[in-house]
Amino acid sequence: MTRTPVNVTVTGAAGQIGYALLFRIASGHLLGADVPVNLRLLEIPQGVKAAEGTAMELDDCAFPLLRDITITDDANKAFDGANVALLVGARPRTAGMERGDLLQANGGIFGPQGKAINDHAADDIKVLVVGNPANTNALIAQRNAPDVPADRFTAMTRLDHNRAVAQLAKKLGVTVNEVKRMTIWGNHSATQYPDIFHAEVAGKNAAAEVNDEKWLAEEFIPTVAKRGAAIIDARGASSAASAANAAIDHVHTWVNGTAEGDWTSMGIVSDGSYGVAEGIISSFPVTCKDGKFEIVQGLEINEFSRARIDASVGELIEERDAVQELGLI
Ligand SMILES: NC(=O)C1=CN([C@@H]2O[C@H](COP(=O)(O)OP(=O)(O)OC[C@H]3O[C@@H](n4cnc5c(N)ncnc54)[C@H](O)[C@@H]3O)[C@@H](O)[C@H]2O)C=CC1
Ligand SMILES: O=C([O-])CC(=O)C(=O)O
Repeated sequence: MTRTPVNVTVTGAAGQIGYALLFRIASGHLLGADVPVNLRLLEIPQGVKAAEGTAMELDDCAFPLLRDITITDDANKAFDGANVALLVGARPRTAGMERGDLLQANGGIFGPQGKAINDHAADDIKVLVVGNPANTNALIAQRNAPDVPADRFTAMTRLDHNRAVAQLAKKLGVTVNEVKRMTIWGNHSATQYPDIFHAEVAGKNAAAEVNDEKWLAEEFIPTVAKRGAAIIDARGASSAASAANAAIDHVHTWVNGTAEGDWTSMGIVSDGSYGVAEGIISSFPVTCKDGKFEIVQGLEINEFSRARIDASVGELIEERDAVQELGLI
């Protein structure tokens, strides 16, 4: 194995998603079974000791691909030479807390981290923001990194995508690998729109196979969109293993590509496609190839979908305006 190790920075490394994520990165699930990694763990000072404990466990796994672990509370050091950055550390939503309340609490974290990425990351940096509100946190980071191409900043809607695939497969009594071309539009929030009108199940149109608009509007969409809150209610803590799994999927697909004939969902800087306001970070259907993504073009958007996409995009515009007023972008 002669490859140069890839530097992977993880913020919030001592948190619950961090604990579910780091072992999978170190064992090769993020980038591939032949890609060695250096881990750079960023925590707040109070989190450093717990991160050190996790690092001890990582050592104890004797992962052949794990070359080096750095633990720090200094963002400039954590992002120095970073090729992949997973921005997980944030203030998680707790029961009853609205997403809007999180903007102020998280805004101060993602500006300085964006600047540290701008000043210190490697030229090929790829950033995934997981910490909520993920789309707007990603926007804050991206706007604070003017020297980094905007398309290197993404927000995670892959968990929503995977949830939608699983719910649709259950409804139709098929396995998840028979579901293709699922799309999540908009914000990683309760307004997100999981769209099955272009999805395929065993090669057939999913919406036609379901043929039940009441189920779509009253069960499928709310179940997917409010799954995060349902998990918090049931577990007393937010999704961790499934969120870590989605982060792995997101980066793996970005780096290694989507399968022929399929696509995935990623929160990316809008170029105005599908009438989504330019510049906000919104989820789109994308294909990935050679480490780059492209929005799937030419999909017909029916009235049902249009109203829901517009509602979620409207929320993202409000969030953008709010962080603009706070001087965060
Ligand atoms: N986009 C998505 O689909 C999902 C997003 N999330 C979000 O992911 C985030 C993390 O969730 P958990 O790991 O469960 O939370 P957690 O509270 O267990 O861990 C967060 C960690 O981040 C650290 N942290 C806080 N500020 C930091 C900073 N400035 N720099 C570095 N580290 C910092 C904390 O010390 C803590 O260890 C939350 O915002 C949560 O809402 C969770 C599930 C899905
Ligand atoms: O709201 C949260 O903290 C958890 C979350 O994003 C999700 O599970 O989708």
